[in-house]
Amino acid sequence: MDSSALQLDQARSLLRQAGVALPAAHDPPTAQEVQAIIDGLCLLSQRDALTGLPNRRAFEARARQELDRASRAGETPLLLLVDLDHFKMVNDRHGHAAGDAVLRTVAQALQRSVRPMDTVARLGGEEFAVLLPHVSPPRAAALAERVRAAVAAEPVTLPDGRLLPVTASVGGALAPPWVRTNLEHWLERADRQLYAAKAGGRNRVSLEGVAHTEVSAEEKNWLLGWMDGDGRMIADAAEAEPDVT
Ligand SMILES: Nc1nc2c(ncn2[C@@H]2O[C@H](COP(=O)(O)OP(=O)(O)OP(=O)(O)O)[C@@H](O)[C@H]2O)c(=O)[nH]1
Repeated sequence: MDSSALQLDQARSLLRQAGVALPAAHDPPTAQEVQAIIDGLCLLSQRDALTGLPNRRAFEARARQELDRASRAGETPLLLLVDLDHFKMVNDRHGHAAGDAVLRTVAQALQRSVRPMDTVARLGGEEFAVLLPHVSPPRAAALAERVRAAVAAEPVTLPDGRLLPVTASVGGALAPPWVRTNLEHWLERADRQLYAAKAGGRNRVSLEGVAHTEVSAEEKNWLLGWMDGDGRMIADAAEAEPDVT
């Protein structure tokens, strides 16, 4: 068997193990099967194997798109970093399988705590991210608190049947259109808040303060590119204005 056939077999078995349905195998493979294998591998490369959530790679791609979209639409997305508290102790006391069960339960609790349009991802280890595309800044603290509370409300059933309470610390930062940011900077800002939540005692939320939650219509036009440098309208703002709440 040549090495490409071997790799194809490995890809088939990887995908089958991951529960991805494939058409019947042929030798040589049909174009339809090759396409299904490529699609399946793309899917797997974006998914965290333990929790089934989007992994860091998928999250970063989504978050970059979201920053771009939100700044053009004049919307404010919220990024939350969620890090389990004292997770090393769970592994040390109850074993790695228990730790894995905790990560799976937390992943589900996080997903249930937000809307389907929001993204929950596992960035690695015991750290998750939640991306909420369109948030009214005054509501951000309540949303972050809901995410924190969802983790704390769900004790994990260990493989031996015992219940284990779990908490998480949450750090968050908004990306309003009037604050220029890129993903690296946004993650750094949220991470600083996560650090503050840990330092403040854990099982709590820390959100970066937003200097201005309101912009004037003139500033908004500027930011969305409807005025030129001399203050002349480039397009009809009234027609083009998105529905910003
Ligand atoms: N079971 C399991 N453990 C993991 C996995 N990934 C990372 N870990 C463990 O997560 C633990 C993280 O420990 P620390 O970084 O010290 O964090 P912590 O104990 O949660 O402490 P604080 O964050 O300060 O509250 C380590 O013990 C890692 O081995 C995984 O996929 N499964």
